Amino acid sequence: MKTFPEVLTVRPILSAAGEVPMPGSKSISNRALLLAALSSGRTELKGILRADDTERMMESLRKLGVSVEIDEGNPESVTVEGCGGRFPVRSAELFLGNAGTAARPLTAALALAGGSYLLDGVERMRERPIGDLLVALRSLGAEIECLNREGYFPLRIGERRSVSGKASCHISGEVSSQFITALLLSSPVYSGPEGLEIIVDGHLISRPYVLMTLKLMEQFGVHAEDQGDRFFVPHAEYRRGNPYLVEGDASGASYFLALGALSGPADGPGVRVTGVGRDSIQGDVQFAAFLERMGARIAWGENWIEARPPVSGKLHGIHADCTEIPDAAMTLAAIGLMAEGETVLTGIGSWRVKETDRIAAMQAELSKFGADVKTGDDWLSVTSPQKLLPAEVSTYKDHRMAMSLSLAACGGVSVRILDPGCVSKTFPDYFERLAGLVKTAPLTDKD
Ligand SMILES: O=C(O)C1=C[C@@H](OP(=O)(O)O)[C@@H](O)[C@H](O)C1
Ligand SMILES: C=C(OP(=O)(O)O)C(=O)O
Repeated sequence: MKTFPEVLTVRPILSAAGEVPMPGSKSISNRALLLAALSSGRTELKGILRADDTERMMESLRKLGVSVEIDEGNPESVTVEGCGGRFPVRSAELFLGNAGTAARPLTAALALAGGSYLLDGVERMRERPIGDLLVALRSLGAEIECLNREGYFPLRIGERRSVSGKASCHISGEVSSQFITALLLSSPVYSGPEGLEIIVDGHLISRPYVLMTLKLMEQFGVHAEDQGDRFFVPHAEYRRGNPYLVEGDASGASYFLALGALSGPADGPGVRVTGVGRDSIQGDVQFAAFLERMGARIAWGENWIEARPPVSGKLHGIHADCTEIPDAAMTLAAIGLMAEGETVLTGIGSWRVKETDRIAAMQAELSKFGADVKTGDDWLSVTSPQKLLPAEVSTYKDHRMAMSLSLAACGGVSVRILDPGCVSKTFPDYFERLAGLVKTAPLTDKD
């Protein structure tokens, strides 16, 4: 396991340039792992992210009796023996850490498969709501008991009752799109012969993640019909003939694109991220378009994205509806420290129930740099100060707090990051990749 210091200082960044490959997408990796497990036959997965969130999924699948073999010479290559939805182990205790993309989809799969399972996670996972998903699963006959508090982890799953003639369910789309993803992924395998209609109540947040789910299902041989506020999933078998290649992580790419847009030289080559590009199935590639609205110069290729600063040298604040890019939106908040004027993010209510209350955490930490930060239930505004102050920042066990706040070093200040190891959730070697692209201010007597 990789070790981290208690505090990591990112020195003032003077310039940034170069090309950086992205590790596999967390969202695609965990979907592909589960789909491979639910498939009939063997699937080879390539480019799988190796980080805490995907370890939790692989470890859980193994405890369920699924063979998940890592190629020792190439740890991003993983071969999974599918069980067609019939997990060999019918009684197990799973620890899901704080991985939403493992916890929610596995809850649905196991509740619909039925058995005797106990699911738990870290303390924060016990505070992240899952009630809407449980209501939908129970309506389909699942037996789920919440051991501490209704609607939250830890859960005990029992045998599923058969509910005759039940081919539809309702689910709220307002708290997390992962609930809908969870139902979609399991539906082909566990529905009755007539399939399942999933009706979304209320506004569906983070929709691109649901579209990503539909794409992956398709890539594993099952077509579900998308009618906007409802989905029709046939009863069908997942099967993947050829190896599946996971794209680079678009949310992780947002930090490096921001780096390219915030750090000169203006006539330099900028920063290019590879492994993810124009043809991506990840909604977070849209971050590049937001960056462009802030004045950055962006170029796209099939498998890469590049960012350079504006000709004027300085980005400007924008009003951004972030309902579709909740994760990359945190990068926009950090950019707000250095963009001229005010940066306003709306549609970020879901930040309150992620790794930490990200609205409160961002307000506290961005303020340390001297910015004026205002917040409401589902929005945040940052007005950049005349001159940034150096700061020591807390990270709240939230990988995105660490990664996005490291960018403040582009504003000519040192950033002391507490518990930098929290990046292990999705991007263990983030700081090494950052260091490989930047020139920083030399140490002085004051350091
Ligand atoms: O389905 C996914 O892979 C994800 C969906 C999003 O969550 P919400 O739907 O809860 O916003 C996102 O924040 C998370 O990091 C990954
Ligand atoms: C919200 C996130 O993670 P999770 O998949 O645990 O919801 C995230 O990665 O920003």
